[in-house]
Amino acid sequence: MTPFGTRLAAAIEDRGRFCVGIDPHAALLHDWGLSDDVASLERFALTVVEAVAPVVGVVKPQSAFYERFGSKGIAVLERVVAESRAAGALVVMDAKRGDIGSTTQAYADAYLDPTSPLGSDALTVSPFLGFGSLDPMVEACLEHGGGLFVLALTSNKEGPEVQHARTADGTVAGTVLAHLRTLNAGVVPVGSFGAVVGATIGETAEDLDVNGPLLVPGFGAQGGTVADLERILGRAARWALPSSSREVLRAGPDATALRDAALRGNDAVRGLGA
Ligand SMILES: O=c1ccn([C@@H]2O[C@H](COP(=O)(O)O)[C@@H](O)[C@H]2O)c(=O)[nH]1
Repeated sequence: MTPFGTRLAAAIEDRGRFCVGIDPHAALLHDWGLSDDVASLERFALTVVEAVAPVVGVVKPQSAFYERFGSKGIAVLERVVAESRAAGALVVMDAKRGDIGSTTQAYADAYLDPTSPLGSDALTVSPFLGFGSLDPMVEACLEHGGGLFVLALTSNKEGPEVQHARTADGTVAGTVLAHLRTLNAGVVPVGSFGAVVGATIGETAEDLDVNGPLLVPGFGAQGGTVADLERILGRAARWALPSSSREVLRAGPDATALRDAALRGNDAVRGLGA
Protein backbone atom coordinates (compact mmCIF):
# COMPACT_ATOMS: atom_id res chain seq x y z
CA MET A 1 0.00 0.00 0.00
CA THR A 2 1.24 3.50 -0.80
CA PRO A 3 2.31 5.28 2.41
CA PHE A 4 -0.22 7.61 4.01
CA GLY A 5 2.10 10.63 3.62
CA THR A 6 2.33 10.07 -0.14
CA ARG A 7 -1.44 9.60 -0.45
CA LEU A 8 -2.04 12.70 1.65
CA ALA A 9 0.31 14.81 -0.48
CA ALA A 10 -1.66 13.73 -3.58
CA ALA A 11 -4.99 14.49 -1.87
CA ILE A 12 -3.80 17.98 -0.92
CA GLU A 13 -2.63 18.57 -4.48
CA ASP A 14 -5.88 17.29 -6.05
CA ARG A 15 -8.50 18.52 -3.60
CA GLY A 16 -6.92 20.90 -1.10
CA ARG A 17 -5.87 20.74 2.53
CA PHE A 18 -9.13 21.45 4.35
CA CYS A 19 -10.42 18.65 6.58
CA VAL A 20 -14.12 18.44 7.43
CA GLY A 21 -15.01 17.00 10.82
CA ILE A 22 -18.09 14.77 10.82
CA ASP A 23 -19.27 15.34 14.40
CA PRO A 24 -22.97 14.66 14.93
CA HIS A 25 -23.41 16.73 18.11
CA ALA A 26 -26.83 16.40 19.77
CA ALA A 27 -27.27 20.17 19.34
CA LEU A 28 -26.60 19.92 15.59
CA LEU A 29 -29.07 17.05 15.21
CA HIS A 30 -31.62 19.35 16.86
CA ASP A 31 -30.67 22.31 14.63
CA TRP A 32 -31.14 20.10 11.57
CA GLY A 33 -34.68 19.23 12.75
CA LEU A 34 -33.65 15.69 13.70
CA SER A 35 -34.09 13.67 16.87
CA ASP A 36 -31.32 12.46 19.13
CA ASP A 37 -31.48 8.83 17.97
CA VAL A 38 -29.60 6.40 15.73
CA ALA A 39 -31.76 6.95 12.65
CA SER A 40 -31.04 10.68 12.90
CA LEU A 41 -27.34 10.06 13.50
CA GLU A 42 -27.25 8.01 10.30
CA ARG A 43 -29.18 10.59 8.29
CA PHE A 44 -26.94 13.42 9.54
CA ALA A 45 -23.63 11.63 9.04
CA LEU A 46 -24.41 10.20 5.61
CA THR A 47 -25.81 13.54 4.39
CA VAL A 48 -22.47 15.12 5.30
CA VAL A 49 -20.50 12.32 3.65
CA GLU A 50 -22.51 12.58 0.44
CA ALA A 51 -22.11 16.37 0.35
CA VAL A 52 -18.43 16.77 1.21
CA ALA A 53 -16.50 13.52 0.71
CA PRO A 54 -16.48 13.82 -3.10
CA VAL A 55 -14.88 17.31 -2.92
CA VAL A 56 -12.52 17.54 0.07
CA GLY A 57 -9.26 15.69 0.56
CA VAL A 58 -9.81 14.59 4.14
CA VAL A 59 -12.72 13.96 6.50
CA LYS A 60 -12.42 13.39 10.24
CA PRO A 61 -15.29 11.60 11.98
CA GLN A 62 -15.18 12.07 15.75
CA SER A 63 -15.74 8.58 17.16
CA ALA A 64 -17.30 9.79 20.43
CA PHE A 65 -20.45 11.06 18.73
CA TYR A 66 -21.07 7.58 17.27
CA GLU A 67 -19.96 5.61 20.34
CA ARG A 68 -22.64 7.28 22.46
CA PHE A 69 -25.25 5.27 20.52
CA GLY A 70 -23.50 1.95 21.23
CA SER A 71 -23.14 -0.76 18.60
CA LYS A 72 -25.71 0.82 16.27
CA GLY A 73 -23.73 4.08 16.35
CA ILE A 74 -20.52 2.20 15.56
CA ALA A 75 -22.30 0.63 12.58
CA VAL A 76 -23.03 4.15 11.31
CA LEU A 77 -19.37 5.08 11.83
CA GLU A 78 -18.34 2.07 9.73
CA ARG A 79 -20.53 3.37 6.90
CA VAL A 80 -19.06 6.86 7.27
CA VAL A 81 -15.57 5.40 6.85
CA ALA A 82 -16.45 3.15 3.91
CA GLU A 83 -18.54 5.69 2.01
CA SER A 84 -16.10 8.56 2.54
CA ARG A 85 -13.25 6.45 1.21
CA ALA A 86 -15.38 5.28 -1.72
CA ALA A 87 -16.00 8.95 -2.56
CA GLY A 88 -12.25 9.57 -2.67
CA ALA A 89 -11.64 11.28 0.67
CA LEU A 90 -9.01 10.12 3.13
CA VAL A 91 -10.44 9.30 6.55
CA VAL A 92 -8.73 10.41 9.75
CA MET A 93 -10.48 8.60 12.58
CA ASP A 94 -10.51 10.94 15.57
CA ALA A 95 -10.55 8.48 18.47
CA LYS A 96 -7.41 9.59 20.38
CA ARG A 97 -6.43 6.05 21.30
CA GLY A 98 -3.42 4.97 23.35
CA ASP A 99 -2.67 2.33 26.00
CA ILE A 100 0.00 -0.14 27.06
CA GLY A 101 1.65 -1.73 24.03
CA SER A 102 -0.27 -5.02 24.05
CA THR A 103 -3.61 -3.18 24.03
CA THR A 104 -2.31 -0.65 21.51
CA GLN A 105 -1.89 -3.60 19.15
CA ALA A 106 -5.65 -4.22 19.35
CA TYR A 107 -6.34 -0.55 18.57
CA ALA A 108 -3.99 -0.87 15.59
CA ASP A 109 -5.96 -3.93 14.42
CA ALA A 110 -9.24 -2.06 14.83
CA TYR A 111 -8.36 1.23 13.11
CA LEU A 112 -5.29 0.71 10.94
CA ASP A 113 -5.85 -2.69 9.34
CA PRO A 114 -7.73 -2.08 6.09
CA THR A 115 -9.64 -5.37 6.52
CA SER A 116 -11.18 -4.13 9.78
CA PRO A 117 -14.71 -2.61 9.58
CA LEU A 118 -13.33 0.61 11.11
CA GLY A 119 -10.07 0.52 9.13
CA SER A 120 -9.18 4.15 8.35
CA ASP A 121 -6.40 5.99 6.56
CA ALA A 122 -5.12 7.53 9.79
CA LEU A 123 -5.90 7.68 13.49
CA THR A 124 -5.48 10.29 16.21
CA VAL A 125 -3.52 8.90 19.15
CA SER A 126 -2.42 9.92 22.63
CA PRO A 127 1.31 9.66 23.50
CA PHE A 128 0.84 10.08 27.22
CA LEU A 129 1.63 6.46 28.05
CA GLY A 130 5.02 7.15 26.49
CA PHE A 131 5.73 7.52 22.78
CA GLY A 132 7.09 3.95 22.60
CA SER A 133 3.67 2.59 23.64
CA LEU A 134 2.50 3.62 20.15
CA ASP A 135 4.97 1.25 18.45
CA PRO A 136 2.32 -1.35 17.43
CA MET A 137 0.42 1.43 15.68
CA VAL A 138 3.58 2.69 13.98
CA GLU A 139 4.28 -0.86 12.76
CA ALA A 140 0.70 -1.23 11.48
CA CYS A 141 1.02 2.05 9.57
CA LEU A 142 4.26 0.92 7.96
CA GLU A 143 2.65 -2.40 7.00
CA HIS A 144 -0.67 -1.06 5.69
CA GLY A 145 0.14 2.48 4.49
CA GLY A 146 -1.64 4.20 7.35
CA GLY A 147 -0.89 7.34 9.32
CA LEU A 148 -0.99 8.64 12.88
CA PHE A 149 -1.71 12.07 14.28
CA VAL A 150 -0.16 12.25 17.74
CA LEU A 151 -1.47 14.79 20.26
CA ALA A 152 1.21 17.44 20.74
CA LEU A 153 -0.26 20.92 21.30
CA THR A 154 -4.01 20.52 21.49
CA SER A 155 -6.57 23.25 20.93
CA ASN A 156 -8.17 23.13 24.41
CA LYS A 157 -7.15 25.56 27.14
CA GLU A 158 -6.28 22.74 29.58
CA GLY A 159 -3.63 21.23 27.27
CA PRO A 160 -0.61 23.36 28.29
CA GLU A 161 -0.65 21.97 31.87
CA VAL A 162 0.67 18.69 30.46
CA GLN A 163 2.04 19.60 27.05
CA HIS A 164 4.21 22.55 28.18
CA ALA A 165 5.60 20.64 31.18
CA ARG A 166 9.39 20.45 31.06
CA THR A 167 11.42 17.26 31.05
CA ALA A 168 15.20 16.83 30.88
CA ASP A 169 14.87 16.93 27.07
CA GLY A 170 12.61 19.97 26.75
CA THR A 171 8.82 20.19 26.90
CA VAL A 172 6.50 17.20 26.63
CA ALA A 173 5.18 18.56 23.32
CA GLY A 174 8.74 19.09 22.07
CA THR A 175 9.58 15.47 22.93
CA VAL A 176 6.55 14.23 20.96
CA LEU A 177 7.57 16.38 17.99
CA ALA A 178 11.16 15.09 18.18
CA HIS A 179 9.93 11.47 18.04
CA LEU A 180 7.84 12.32 14.97
CA ARG A 181 10.84 13.97 13.29
CA THR A 182 12.82 10.77 13.83
CA LEU A 183 10.04 8.57 12.39
CA ASN A 184 9.68 10.78 9.31
CA ALA A 185 13.38 11.42 8.68
CA GLY A 186 14.31 11.36 5.00
CA VAL A 187 10.83 10.40 3.78
CA VAL A 188 9.75 12.04 0.51
CA PRO A 189 7.45 13.85 -0.17
CA VAL A 190 6.32 13.73 3.48
CA GLY A 191 6.20 11.18 6.29
CA SER A 192 3.07 9.44 7.56
CA PHE A 193 3.44 10.36 11.23
CA GLY A 194 1.90 13.70 12.11
CA ALA A 195 1.08 15.88 15.07
CA VAL A 196 -2.11 17.47 16.34
CA VAL A 197 -1.54 21.20 16.79
CA GLY A 198 -4.49 23.43 17.65
CA ALA A 199 -5.28 26.60 15.71
CA THR A 200 -6.01 28.23 19.07
CA ILE A 201 -2.64 27.80 20.81
CA GLY A 202 -1.57 31.37 20.20
CA GLU A 203 2.20 31.15 19.93
CA THR A 204 4.67 28.30 20.20
CA ALA A 205 8.43 28.16 20.42
CA GLU A 206 8.38 24.50 19.34
CA ASP A 207 9.70 23.49 15.92
CA LEU A 208 6.58 22.14 14.21
CA ASP A 209 8.45 20.99 11.11
CA VAL A 210 8.51 17.21 11.61
CA ASN A 211 8.51 16.31 7.91
CA GLY A 212 5.02 15.04 8.58
CA PRO A 213 1.46 16.30 8.41
CA LEU A 214 -0.11 18.53 11.04
CA LEU A 215 -3.77 18.07 11.90
CA VAL A 216 -4.98 21.50 13.00
CA PRO A 217 -8.35 21.48 14.76
CA GLY A 218 -9.77 24.58 16.41
CA PHE A 219 -10.15 26.39 13.09
CA GLY A 220 -13.64 27.93 12.89
CA ALA A 221 -15.99 27.26 15.81
CA GLN A 222 -13.21 27.37 18.44
CA GLY A 223 -12.02 30.73 17.12
CA GLY A 224 -8.90 29.83 15.08
CA THR A 225 -8.44 31.98 11.96
CA VAL A 226 -6.28 31.86 8.84
CA ALA A 227 -4.03 34.51 10.42
CA ASP A 228 -3.60 32.23 13.45
CA LEU A 229 -2.65 29.32 11.19
CA GLU A 230 -0.04 31.41 9.38
CA ARG A 231 1.46 32.72 12.63
CA ILE A 232 1.52 29.41 14.51
CA LEU A 233 2.57 27.05 11.74
CA GLY A 234 5.16 29.05 9.81
CA ARG A 235 6.88 26.89 7.22
CA ALA A 236 5.28 23.75 8.70
CA ALA A 237 2.00 24.99 7.14
CA ARG A 238 3.11 23.21 3.96
CA TRP A 239 1.66 19.94 5.29
CA ALA A 240 -1.08 21.33 7.50
CA LEU A 241 -4.67 20.09 7.50
CA PRO A 242 -6.81 22.81 9.07
CA SER A 243 -9.87 20.99 10.38
CA SER A 244 -13.32 22.30 11.12
CA SER A 245 -16.47 20.50 12.22
CA ARG A 246 -19.29 22.67 13.61
CA GLU A 247 -18.54 25.67 11.38
CA VAL A 248 -19.24 23.51 8.30
CA LEU A 249 -21.96 21.30 9.78
CA ARG A 250 -24.09 24.29 10.82
CA ALA A 251 -24.66 24.92 7.10
CA GLY A 252 -26.78 21.73 6.88
CA PRO A 253 -29.05 19.96 6.37
CA ASP A 254 -29.08 21.29 2.80
CA ALA A 255 -26.44 19.30 0.90
CA THR A 256 -25.52 22.15 -1.44
CA ALA A 257 -25.07 24.53 1.47
CA LEU A 258 -22.89 21.96 3.24
CA ARG A 259 -20.74 21.43 0.18
CA ASP A 260 -20.42 25.19 -0.34
CA ALA A 261 -19.31 25.62 3.28
CA ALA A 262 -16.65 22.95 2.81
CA LEU A 263 -15.46 24.55 -0.42
CA ARG A 264 -15.30 27.97 1.28
CA GLY A 265 -13.14 26.45 4.02
CA ASN A 266 -10.93 24.87 1.41
CA ASP A 267 -10.54 28.18 -0.45
CA ALA A 268 -9.72 30.02 2.77
CA VAL A 269 -6.68 27.83 3.49
CA ARG A 270 -5.52 27.25 -0.07
CA GLY A 271 -2.62 29.74 0.15
CA LEU A 272 -1.18 28.27 3.37
CA GLY A 273 2.42 27.18 3.14
CA ALA A 274 2.90 28.78 -0.30
O1 LIG B 1 -6.70 19.45 19.99
C1 LIG B 1 -7.74 18.99 19.52
C2 LIG B 1 -7.85 17.70 19.05
C3 LIG B 1 -9.01 17.30 18.48
N1 LIG B 1 -10.09 18.12 18.40
C4 LIG B 1 -11.32 17.60 17.74
O2 LIG B 1 -11.56 18.36 16.56
C5 LIG B 1 -12.94 18.64 16.43
C6 LIG B 1 -13.17 20.13 16.53
O3 LIG B 1 -14.53 20.43 16.26
P1 LIG B 1 -15.03 21.93 16.00
O4 LIG B 1 -16.52 21.79 15.91
O5 LIG B 1 -14.44 22.41 14.70
O6 LIG B 1 -14.60 22.76 17.15
C7 LIG B 1 -13.64 17.83 17.50
O7 LIG B 1 -13.95 16.56 16.96
C8 LIG B 1 -12.58 17.69 18.57
O8 LIG B 1 -12.76 16.51 19.36
C9 LIG B 1 -10.00 19.40 18.86
O9 LIG B 1 -10.96 20.20 18.79
N2 LIG B 1 -8.81 19.80 19.42
